[in-house]
Amino acid sequence: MLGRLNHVALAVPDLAAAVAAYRNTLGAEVTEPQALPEHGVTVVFVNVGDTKIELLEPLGENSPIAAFLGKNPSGGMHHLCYEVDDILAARDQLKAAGARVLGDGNPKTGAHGKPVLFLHPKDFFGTLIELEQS
Ligand SMILES: C[C@@H](C(=O)O)C(=O)SCCNC(=O)CCNC(=O)[C@H](O)C(C)(C)COP(=O)(O)OP(=O)(O)OC[C@H]1O[C@@H](n2cnc3c(N)ncnc32)[C@H](O)[C@@H]1OP(=O)(O)O
Ligand SMILES: [Co+2]
Repeated sequence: MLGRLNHVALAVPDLAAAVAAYRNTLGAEVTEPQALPEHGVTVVFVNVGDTKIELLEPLGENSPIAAFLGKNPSGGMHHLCYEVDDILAARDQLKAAGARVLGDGNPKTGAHGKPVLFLHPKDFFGTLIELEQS
């Protein structure tokens, strides 16, 4: 089911500071910030060759990363995103295996304009998993 690692996401308290650190201190290629109100985050991608780092800052009142940043005020690794060929088939297979699909179970359009879903971190050894249709 799992394809390549699309991105590793870091939740950060200050996106501008994180962009400066990646662009200037680490010398990475960084995209422009993209506000995604439906996801409650503003995102930037850092190009690191075979995969990407996604920097996430909370957006709006009910951001799903707010509680995480409350527990990790200086930021931290938030999720891994794997590509799948068929996200609905993957969802149904995972649900049948007992994994908890977050939200209403229907994919949303993610940062790359493709359908995404999230799986509960407690079902995967403390790691939140995002699936993105490739
Ligand atoms: C744009 C898109 C894209 O790339 O295309 C994105 O990535 S959007 C990225 C942002 N969107 C999302 O994350 C959507 C899916 N996420 C969610 O639905 C939520 O964040 C949950 C994962 C359900 C967590 O919700 P919330 O923080 O309100 O719950 P909570 O604080 O009660 O947490 C329940 C337990 O899970 C743990 N927990 C929470 N977030 C975690 C994370 N990221 N990694 C590992 N563990 C985590 C908490 O510490 C707690 O454990 P203890 O009970 O042991 O203390
Ligand atoms: Co993501």
